[in-house]
Amino acid sequence: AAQSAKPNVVILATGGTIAGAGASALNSATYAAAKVPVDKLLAGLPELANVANVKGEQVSQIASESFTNDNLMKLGKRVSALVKQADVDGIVVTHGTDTLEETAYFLNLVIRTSKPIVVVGSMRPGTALSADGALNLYDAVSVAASKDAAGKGVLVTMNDEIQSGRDVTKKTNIKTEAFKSQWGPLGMVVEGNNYWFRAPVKRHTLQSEFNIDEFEALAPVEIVYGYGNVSRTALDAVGKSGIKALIHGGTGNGSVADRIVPALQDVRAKGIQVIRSSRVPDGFVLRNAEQPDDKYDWVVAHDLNPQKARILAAVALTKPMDSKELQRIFWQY
Ligand SMILES: NC(=O)C[C@H](N)C(=O)O
Repeated sequence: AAQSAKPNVVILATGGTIAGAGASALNSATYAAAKVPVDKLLAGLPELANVANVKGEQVSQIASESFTNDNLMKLGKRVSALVKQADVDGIVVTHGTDTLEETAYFLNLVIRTSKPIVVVGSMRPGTALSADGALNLYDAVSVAASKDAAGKGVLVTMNDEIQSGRDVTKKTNIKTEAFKSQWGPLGMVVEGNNYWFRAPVKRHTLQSEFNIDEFEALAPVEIVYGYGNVSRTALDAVGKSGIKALIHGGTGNGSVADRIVPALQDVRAKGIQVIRSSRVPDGFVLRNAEQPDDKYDWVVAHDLNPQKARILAAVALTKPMDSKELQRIFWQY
């Protein structure tokens, strides 16, 4: 009876280092990701029963650098179906860290629920000394089981912190303090207790105009990078590939090299949306600063890095819209 009084949390496993295994305890960076099945992960962490009744489901078993739009759609459809069930109180997604921020933002945009959804990974495989996956997963389940987490959008628990899935990004590799947000964490988990300090203000989940139940495929979007001596070769190739939007990961304030400006104008002339982001990890891109966005009919990515801008454009452009409408969406989400 005591057990059934606990919240029910479903753990959807997708792979990554949190399901990784190395040859020895000293292999913290040399190992194979996506090896350990979810049942084995859960069996190794009996303490989860302290905070929730957990059930595991293997959705995929891949390293997250290989995630595709199809992987996102399959995962999102499953999350959407589960949150509609009365006997599910929260969802945890185990995921590789390399594209974790993209999946977390995607779910934040397309799942219409106030139930907690927490995406979690690890920097070291479970076989390594000082492995971080078990505690990160315990923290994730405790947040997914918590009423305080409801309505705060998709969350990420790494390194004792509760982060907004929209804001968080992988800022460093190797080290366990890999996930940061320029706007700060929302809270912390200590010994399974959640401590909250702030909440997101951008539109998400229940307040989102997007719903994964209403579309079957994401819009094709590619990213092209800015750097010294950049040529238009990559941009021209991508412009011919049938995309709906192009993200320009520009230098500085989203600046664009003089010889790239006409290439972006050619892309826009084909009806492809041009979205200016920046390769600088923090800060944000202002409209009509660096480039005359009104004149060129371009969009700015606000504070979204190129990979998050790709997710928002891929979701938004599942509906037909002009650049004004797309810009509104980039301000609001
Ligand atoms: N730490 C990790 O999870 C990295 C791994 N390459 C992945 O994203 O699947």
